[in-house]
Amino acid sequence: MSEIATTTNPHLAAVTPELRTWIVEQAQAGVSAPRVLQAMLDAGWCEEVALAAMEAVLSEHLQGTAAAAVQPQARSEDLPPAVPVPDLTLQQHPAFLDAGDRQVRVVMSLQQPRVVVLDGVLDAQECQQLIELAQPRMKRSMTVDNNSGGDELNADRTSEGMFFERGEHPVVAALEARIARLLGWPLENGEGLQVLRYGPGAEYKPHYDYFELGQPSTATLLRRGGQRVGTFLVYLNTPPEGGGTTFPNAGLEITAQQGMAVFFSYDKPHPSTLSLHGGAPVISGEKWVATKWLREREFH
Ligand SMILES: O=C(O)CCC(=O)C(=O)O
Ligand SMILES: [Fe+2]
Repeated sequence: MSEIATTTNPHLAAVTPELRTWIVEQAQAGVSAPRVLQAMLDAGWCEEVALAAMEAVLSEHLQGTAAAAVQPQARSEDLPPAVPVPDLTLQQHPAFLDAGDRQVRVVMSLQQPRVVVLDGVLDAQECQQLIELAQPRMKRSMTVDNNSGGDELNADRTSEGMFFERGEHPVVAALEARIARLLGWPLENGEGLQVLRYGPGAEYKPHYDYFELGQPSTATLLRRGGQRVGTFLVYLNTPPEGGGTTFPNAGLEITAQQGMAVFFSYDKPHPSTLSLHGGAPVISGEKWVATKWLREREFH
């Protein structure tokens, strides 16, 4: 067996079950290896790693061992088309960005997946205010049920949450205006701000924020403003241990720190965006975070 087909190959640590499934599905749908490789290169994989991943996944699959890991999914030969996404103005590599009523510090920026970390998006007082406004309204978090489009309890998401209406309170409106300004994306395209609280042990297992195509609920969800194309998370406190935001396909973990924010975008509802992310378990203390999901069009 060639060396790259072994699971100890460090390149393969980055191959998640979703990517594995996708590679196998492309092969099953008759997509040629060069086209699969090109899609991975377009998604930002380096050629050597992409080739190693493809060869290992496909040889494992041919041996029959990957079959059980393949989830039934809509098969399509082509990726969904890329759409415009919000982004920050970082062409001049600025140290700070103008958020309208304050300057925020640019901490780091990654192209693929597109992830930008900012500091100073909210001050400590604003964070505290959001927590206090949200606290009495917290309920066990739900996720969207793919069949009905309604809410469902989800064991992968052990946080509590609530939603503000857009502009519901001056501190909510101030944050929404900063996000719209930073991202150059209409405020109206934002869903209502969500606040989440995670206690010790609580987490949000890795997931995608976009709506998966081909699910019964998707058409209903898309009618309210199109796809989700970006996520802007602001940490409202600093958990002493744990509670970072992880991007397993990028080997990246953002530490949760009060007032800092992580923005990420996904130009198509597809794992090749590498936008798989999760809220890591809180180890001690608690974690409070505010999430703004951004749609393609006005959210209503
Ligand atoms: O809590 C986190 O760090 C992640 C939250 C998240 O993924 C979401 O709200 O969609
Ligand atoms: Fe998420």
